[in-house]
Amino acid sequence: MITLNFKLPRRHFMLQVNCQLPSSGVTAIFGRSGCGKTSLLRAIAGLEPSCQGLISFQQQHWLAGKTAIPIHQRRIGMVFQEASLLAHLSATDNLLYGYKRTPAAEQKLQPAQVIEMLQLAPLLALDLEQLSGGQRQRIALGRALLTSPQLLLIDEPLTALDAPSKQEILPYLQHVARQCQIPMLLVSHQLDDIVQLADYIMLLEQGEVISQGELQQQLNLAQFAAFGAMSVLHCQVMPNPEPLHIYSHNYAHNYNQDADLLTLQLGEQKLQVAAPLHLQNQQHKAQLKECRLRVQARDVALSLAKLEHSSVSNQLTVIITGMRDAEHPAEVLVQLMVEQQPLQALITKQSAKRLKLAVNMQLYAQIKAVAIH
Ligand SMILES: Nc1ncnc2c1ncn2[C@@H]1O[C@H](COP(=O)(O)OP(=O)(O)OP(=O)(O)O)[C@@H](O)[C@H]1O
Repeated sequence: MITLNFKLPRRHFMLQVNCQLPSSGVTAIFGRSGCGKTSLLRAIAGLEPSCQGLISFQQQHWLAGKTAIPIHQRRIGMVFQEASLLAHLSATDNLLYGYKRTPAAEQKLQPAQVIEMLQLAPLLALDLEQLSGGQRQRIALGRALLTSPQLLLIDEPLTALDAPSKQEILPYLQHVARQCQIPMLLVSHQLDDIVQLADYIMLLEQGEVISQGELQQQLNLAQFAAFGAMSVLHCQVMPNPEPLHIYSHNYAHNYNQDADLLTLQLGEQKLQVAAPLHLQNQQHKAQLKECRLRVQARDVALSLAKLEHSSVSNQLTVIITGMRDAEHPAEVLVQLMVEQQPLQALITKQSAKRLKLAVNMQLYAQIKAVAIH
């Protein structure tokens, strides 16, 4: 557990945190600009001398009253918005900066492992000026990992980057989250980053924690209403089946779906979805064993019978577990269960009545579009 019970004065408010966070997996800290997210991470890192109270990590007191243990003894890895590589050092020296200063007994991760995991080898031959924003972030992430930290603090590593650079760093953060077993606190404004990476979400407003909990539960809160009702499905990635034969009226050909489609297993059922662009990198594709699908409730349609002549290829057998009022009075949010995972469909009340929908009914959900993570 990470126990936080401290106060930190800010210019317009007091950052006042009293909560416990899991000391495993990825916890996302979400909130409006200026609500205190960076200050929270800085306090945990020991960078805010005016912070008072208690900060403890798995029984170690990092801050107790005014007594604070020094930053290096907290063994924290940090990646902040702008990758702050040291300009007078080469890419390799930047990468190894923390590693060389970590006592041998604590060096759990070795350079070769990190270079392989983050695909850093081609970058280490370049001058710092030749590196893109995403590549600098990758080196900063590698540098943080090579201190073998007990906690990683990541402050919006993606917002400062343009879209292609984001694709460069995001899959690596996913590998780190899955492979390294280092707990991570991640500050982000981006819903997709959160859905991709987080297991747990903490919501901050004007310096106060207003809610915390598991990803799906938090996504149902009013603070996320602007993004629309959604569900997150956890799937296994399957090897692609034989090439698909596509027929049009005057030709037939094999479509090489390997590059473009992902086949996913959801319990006993299968889905096929368009592969995200970063999976054109074969190493990422090979490493991807599981993924998360963000499914907007408005992209789920329901039918009593399986649709035969439809462009929608993803039809899942589901069971209705409940109905909830939607924001619009003419609509209803149908709560479904698919292979023991919750899924929501947003349909009109008129359709619900016409189909005589009721709890425990089995039917088919057509998923029209998904965001993949
Ligand atoms: N050293 C400081 N002393 C006093 N107030 C500060 C200090 N640093 C930041 N602040 C103020 O504290 C508030 C919270 O800032 P912080 O950077 O923690 O927010 P944030 O949620 O991370 O914002 P953003 O999402 O825009 O990065 C802001 O009003 C900021 O001006």
